[in-house]
Amino acid sequence: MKLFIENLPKAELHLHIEGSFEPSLMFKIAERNKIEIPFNSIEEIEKAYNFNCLQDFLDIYYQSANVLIKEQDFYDLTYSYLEKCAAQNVRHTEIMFDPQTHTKRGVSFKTVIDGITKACEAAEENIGVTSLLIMSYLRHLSEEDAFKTLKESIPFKNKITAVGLDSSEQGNPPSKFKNVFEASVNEGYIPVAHAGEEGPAAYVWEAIDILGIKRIDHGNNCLQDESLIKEIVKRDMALTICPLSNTSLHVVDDLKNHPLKKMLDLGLKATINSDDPAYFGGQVNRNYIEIQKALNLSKSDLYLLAQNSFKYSLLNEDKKQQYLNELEVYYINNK
Ligand SMILES: Nc1ncnc2[nH]cnc12
Ligand SMILES: [Zn+2]
Repeated sequence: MKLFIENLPKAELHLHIEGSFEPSLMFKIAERNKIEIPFNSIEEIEKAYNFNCLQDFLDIYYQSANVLIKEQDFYDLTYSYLEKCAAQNVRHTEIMFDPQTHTKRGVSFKTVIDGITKACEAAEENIGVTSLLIMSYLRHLSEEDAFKTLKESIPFKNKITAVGLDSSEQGNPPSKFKNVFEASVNEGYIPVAHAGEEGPAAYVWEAIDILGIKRIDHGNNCLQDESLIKEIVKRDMALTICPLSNTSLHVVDDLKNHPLKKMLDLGLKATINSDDPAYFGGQVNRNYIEIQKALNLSKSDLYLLAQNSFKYSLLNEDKKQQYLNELEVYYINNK
């Protein structure tokens, strides 16, 4: 099964580039930028990655991002993640980035986006991984701040496909960002949002009805509301599920109790993703491997999850079909 998963062509639809920042690269970049970090070794960092909830994790995640200053830093961060994609048969990835985490510290929007996009272009050319970008607004900040970010993004609009909403969910409902999402859609960005990770089903309703999102990041708590489940199935919207993130942040107590299989049985279009792989104990293949073991998923379940990853990507229909054909050939030859 492990080999089947490792060779399975797949897409990753929920990945924060700042969450792919491995401790070894963090030390390297901190040293070259002459920035002090509050850790002496990789082991010390890994010990600190013991979270009780989302906010615990976010506090460390934002602190680590402080060492990213130059375009080269964003390039190295992104290229290093894309190399891991190639090694895992992740053929396509949709990368979230948090501009406000960097612009708040005086790093320009241009520095961030240029570093990331140059890495994406080089990776497509050199190692054949396709990617697109999701600019995510930080929901613990104001809508006005998000508007500032939207404005800064306009000169780089052709490099960004979608807008997202992330950071501290509780107390920051999607409705807080109604106007900036409307303006973002008017600029041509596709709306997605984190909803129902720690927040209630009501936040998922708001994300789909008020923000008009096309895909739900996490969405676990939709299971609290039967009419919401029906609505998501009816609208044919995918959920980007992140198993190891869910156990690391205690959204789910044990992978054996993860609702992924239940979601598939209910007709929800689930996909498997890593969220913040450097912090949650595994890249996307580790997420597939661990959830397969915990829930005893069959090869046909895994095939469905990989199909969903391409089908509900933001790629154009031709490219989607090309990947789905490649996946089908793999499944027929390896089932
Ligand atoms: N799992 C997550 N939830 C909300 N915001 C995030 N930012 C990075 N990872 C996140
Ligand atoms: Zn996330």
